[in-house]
Amino acid sequence: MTDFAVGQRWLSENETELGLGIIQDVDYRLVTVYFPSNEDQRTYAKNNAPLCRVTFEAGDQIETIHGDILQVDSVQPLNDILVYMSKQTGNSTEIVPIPETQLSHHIELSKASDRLFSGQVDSVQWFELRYQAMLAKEQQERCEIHGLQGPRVDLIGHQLHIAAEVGNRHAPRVLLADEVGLGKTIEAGMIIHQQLLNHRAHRVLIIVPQHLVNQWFIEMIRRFNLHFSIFDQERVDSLTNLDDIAFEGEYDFEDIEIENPFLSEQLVLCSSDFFAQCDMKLLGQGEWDLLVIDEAHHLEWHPESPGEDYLRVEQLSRSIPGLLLLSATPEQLGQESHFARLKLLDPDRFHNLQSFIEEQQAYQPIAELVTELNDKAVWDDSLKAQIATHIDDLAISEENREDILKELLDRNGTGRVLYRNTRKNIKGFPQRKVFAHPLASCAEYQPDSSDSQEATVNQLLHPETQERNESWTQFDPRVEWLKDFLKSNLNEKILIICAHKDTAIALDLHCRFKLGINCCTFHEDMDIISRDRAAAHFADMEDGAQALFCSEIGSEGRNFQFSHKLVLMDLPANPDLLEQRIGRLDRIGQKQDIEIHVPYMQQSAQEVIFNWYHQGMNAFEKTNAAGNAIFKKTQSQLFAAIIDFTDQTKQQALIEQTQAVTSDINKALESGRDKLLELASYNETTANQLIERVAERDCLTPQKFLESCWDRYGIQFEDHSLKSYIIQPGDHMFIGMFPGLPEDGITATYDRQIALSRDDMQFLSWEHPMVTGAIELVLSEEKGNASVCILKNKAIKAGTLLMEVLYDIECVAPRYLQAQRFLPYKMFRVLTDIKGNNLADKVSHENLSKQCHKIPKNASRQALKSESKSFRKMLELAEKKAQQQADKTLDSVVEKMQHMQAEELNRLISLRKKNPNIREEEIKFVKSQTQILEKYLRNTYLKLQAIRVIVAV
Ligand SMILES: Nc1ncnc2c1ncn2[C@@H]1O[C@H](COP(=O)(O)OP(=O)(O)OP(=O)(O)O)[C@@H](O)[C@H]1O
Repeated sequence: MTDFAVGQRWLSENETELGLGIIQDVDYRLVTVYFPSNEDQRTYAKNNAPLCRVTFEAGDQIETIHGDILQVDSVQPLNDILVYMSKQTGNSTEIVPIPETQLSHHIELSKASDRLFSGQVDSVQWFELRYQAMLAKEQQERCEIHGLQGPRVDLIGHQLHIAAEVGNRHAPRVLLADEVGLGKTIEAGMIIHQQLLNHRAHRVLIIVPQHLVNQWFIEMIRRFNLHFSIFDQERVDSLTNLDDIAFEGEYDFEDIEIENPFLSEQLVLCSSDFFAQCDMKLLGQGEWDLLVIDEAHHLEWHPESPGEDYLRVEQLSRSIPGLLLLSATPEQLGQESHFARLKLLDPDRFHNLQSFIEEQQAYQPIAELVTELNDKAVWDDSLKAQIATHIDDLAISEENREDILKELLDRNGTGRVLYRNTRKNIKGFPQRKVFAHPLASCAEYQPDSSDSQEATVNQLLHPETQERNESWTQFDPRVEWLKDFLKSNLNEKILIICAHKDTAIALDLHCRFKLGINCCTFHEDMDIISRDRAAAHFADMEDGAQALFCSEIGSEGRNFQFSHKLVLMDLPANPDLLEQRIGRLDRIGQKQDIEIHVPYMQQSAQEVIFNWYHQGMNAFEKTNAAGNAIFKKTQSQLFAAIIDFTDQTKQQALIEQTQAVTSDINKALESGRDKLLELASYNETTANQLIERVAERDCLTPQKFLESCWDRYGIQFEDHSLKSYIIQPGDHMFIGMFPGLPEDGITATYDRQIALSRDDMQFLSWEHPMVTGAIELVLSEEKGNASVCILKNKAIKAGTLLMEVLYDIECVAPRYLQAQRFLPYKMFRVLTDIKGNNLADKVSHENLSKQCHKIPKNASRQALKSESKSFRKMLELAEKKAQQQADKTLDSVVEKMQHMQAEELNRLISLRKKNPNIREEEIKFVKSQTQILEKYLRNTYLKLQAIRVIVAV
């Protein structure tokens, strides 16, 4: 039994937050302790009081009740209490006696060594959990595919390739331009997810068209566990309006500074409408790390008149390190706007419109060179000489193949900033089939003569817009055709797109009320809730609408791949818009071939444009990367043929010319720009390797780790169905909240395929917030950082002492440096004997643990007390070993950092030869950043995380 004496300092094992207690009273059965920091008193039975004695030794630091910090020189007993003969820290030699009663009442015994030597030890299970948490953190942060496993998505090669290329970059600035429906949102989500998990970004702002806000919001939660907050003017007002804030007493409102409302959340999603009129100063001060803009083709730019939206994005993106632009049709507004968006991303590389245009035309030789480099295992001298004309800062040899290819694509193409995958490169997409429905022409439509050619063309293509009311539905032959079509496809979901909202509304009303068809509309004047409701009604497979009438706006970004029948009531003049329309159905997840039905009136403008698309460029059945360029080259003939729609000769000439232009442009793209893009955007071998690696990690589920956490923290879990579980807070949980676990629990699975088919289940991967949160929880607590056990192994002499010590290093540096990209979390394990031999490599943690057994607390304290000197020495020796390992790691980390910074510097220097706008300061900045990074990396300290004392018996 322990001897208590009045005046001694003891700590409550279960309530360490009470601070250091003083024994007040001891009788033959009870002991009373007063805890001054809480002014609280506790009485315990003497024989099993959950108390542990706190003593210090020579060399330890102590704090007095007056806040003085001293170092213990020697310890002298005075009756039953201890007096610490101590000196002031620093160079002082004066020794002062500090009786233990004078020690500070607040004590922090969270350090593993403090807890160990004061006998605050935990069970081996807690130590084990701590080890597993450290191991998991290290494995994740050091895993090359960190951030790619967690998203609840199918493993699709081209998406993984882009996400892996971009997601790990420091301040990525790219344009994601995959063809419609290939998963740009998913790619952006994966990049954001990686950036957040790797601590490259903390604050993200996403701007999307109003009608996509909810879709993005849901997609980010459902697929990435990312909870964005939707900001609109109302929200900003409520956060800044003084009327909404309750004040007590008198205030001078002039003096009150309201915090920037955008700083109230880390992840913010807003609409482009809100962005167009919000306070740019506040938004710009939002300290964002990453800005994402969906449907970025709307950012218009001309040398003399840049668009308002473009200017706003330009202003905002100057102060944000990362920028992701998304657009399936980046050239929809022409080459100038396309160039301007590239300039937003990388002004050093894209600085002059004219030279960009010239470069675009000269991509063919580069594309040929890159293909040759790729294909040839050994490069001959002439090939090397060719490479050298483009690259002068890398050794031209096959060993540097990857770097050389990257640099060539970056400096001569758009390799680093633009990614575009097309259906041509990706297998497994369904076929598209067009069905023409020529109808009798309609005498009722009488086009007015318009002022401009464009207005006339519009009138002719959409004659119903000339009518004052909906009477056109009575005579337009397309409406009669639609009635028959819907009636003969009663069990199908049919998406119907037309250019104007009034057309969509009139058709919907007609079909609903006159024909009794279950249908709904979707257009730009509906509020977001009504739009979502309409989309959901259409998606409902049981009682939902058979048809959805969409205006053009409905054809951006929305997912309707559950339908495979598309009706185009009219056709847009721009091929990119046509592709956007078809892309609603032709998306990942489409299981059937797609039918595109086009009703049009014969001998009308509608017939001309149908033939232009179909015969001229085959735009219905194949996606056409050159659509915009073809439009530009044939626009005047097209408009003339539309206006003179009865002139067959003009039409024939238009088709022939369009075919010739299409073939020329496609050939040029195939061998030039598109070839370069293809090479930069997708590599089947690396994509397949990525798929394999993620799939491998999927097999190593966090189940064992999570279950031991749940056991330790009192969380209940039970089977739900095959490979799925119900997880709930338990009745005896001893923490307020478990990360990622709401009060009413969750249903979850470790299986990706089950998670993909069951939206109601969470996908528990190593990157799920419950798992990452549990790892942080375990590491943030002191539990498990000190432990004692016995070792049973016949080969080891009884009485042998071992100590397993776990350290980690993490670099603490200003956020903008992102030093963690060079030094992710690392654990160091030392297993030392009394002589300081490190046995860690010979005896793994797992093997050792199998032979370790628990020991009663009293016995462990006894062992700690009797061998205290040996253990202190062993800890010192262990630290030396760990420090040697840490120094080695830091050397290689600094070397890697210098290499990467040098690459960045070389790139800038090489670009400066072409771009005089690159300033000397930019170059100096990279150099000074390298020095600052080195300083912080070198100043990274080893941290003691856990100690296990092992006594052989
Ligand atoms: N890896 C994936 N796993 C599961 N579903 C996916 C995956 N990639 C894409 N999808 C689904 O395919 C559809 C199209 O994806 P997404 O919306 O990201 O395409 P997009 O290229 O952004 O389309 P748009 O050009 O229309 O904006 C969505 O329904 C999305 O959920």
